[in-house]
Amino acid sequence: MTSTLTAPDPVRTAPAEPPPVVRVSGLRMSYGTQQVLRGIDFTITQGQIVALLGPNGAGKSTTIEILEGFRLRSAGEVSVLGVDPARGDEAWRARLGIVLQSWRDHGKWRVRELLSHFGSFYRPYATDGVTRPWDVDELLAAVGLTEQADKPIAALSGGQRRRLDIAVGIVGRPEVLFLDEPTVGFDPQARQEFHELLRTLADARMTILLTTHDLHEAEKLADQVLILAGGRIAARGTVAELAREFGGEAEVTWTSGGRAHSARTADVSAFVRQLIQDGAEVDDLRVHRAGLEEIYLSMVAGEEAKR
Ligand SMILES: Nc1ncnc2c1ncn2[C@@H]1O[C@H](COP(=O)(O)OP(=O)(O)OP(=O)(O)O)[C@@H](O)[C@H]1O
Repeated sequence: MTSTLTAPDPVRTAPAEPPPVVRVSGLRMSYGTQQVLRGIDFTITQGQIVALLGPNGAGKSTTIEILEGFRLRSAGEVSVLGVDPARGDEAWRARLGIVLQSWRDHGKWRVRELLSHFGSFYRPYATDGVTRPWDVDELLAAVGLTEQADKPIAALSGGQRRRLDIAVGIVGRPEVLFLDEPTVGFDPQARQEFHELLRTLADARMTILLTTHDLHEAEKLADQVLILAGGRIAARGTVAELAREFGGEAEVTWTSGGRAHSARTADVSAFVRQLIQDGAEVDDLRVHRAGLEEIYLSMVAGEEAKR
């Protein structure tokens, strides 16, 4: 009997890498004679949370505004969801979420009314795969504003207002969400809840780019950190990668036979393996690597010294 099975076509069956959601290549931006971005490159894949860090005036907001299509770049290639933001239409814009500053002008609107109102703009952009807008009650629950649903916006606390800003940003169920310094003014609990919300959204495949000055936030949240300094991406990677690349040697401390020891090493695993193999009775072993804050401060100081 001849088999009807044929060898799989390697081209058709190879799992396709999804294209990046954001792709930036050679991006330059000048305001008059001031060059703010001097050629930056990065990509963001679906479901990633990326934190853009950098000192005041580094060009973080400029970069985000170019990606949102609000600002025209001077040069370079940019694509968001496969579209050049300079040519994005309404259907493209409906797939983006943007978290702006508070809706202070709408103080008399009630929370539910405001979300229903903004949500209605997204109805024409629903697809078979994406229900738009987000159901208001579900959205209120997701951002923790169920109890405030019928309150006027003017009666919300600062933290509740910020959650509403986020709800407005995601009411259209965006595929990519941009947030410019989203947690300014949050208390620790609001910040913690906000981080959990962003994680939930990213787990549901939403792609998130945020700017922040809060290094702990970036360390906790970001799958990828981009440090913008001197008009360039001075460093990029996961926090662990940055620590390995720029953090220098790790310090290992331990106690053995009641005595404290410490050593510096570039390869912690090999060091600890050797220590155990040498028969040391090791207690209270700790490894300290430079955290993002130390790396960031030394990167930025280095970039500024070059200018
Ligand atoms: N519309 C504009 N016209 C002229 N210069 C501008 C304009 N917008 C921003 N700049 C300048 O470009 C530089 C980068 O600004 P941008 O707001 O992008 O930085 P940032 O990294 O977001 O800063 P911050 O952390 O202070 O928010 C700054 O020197 C700023 O003064």
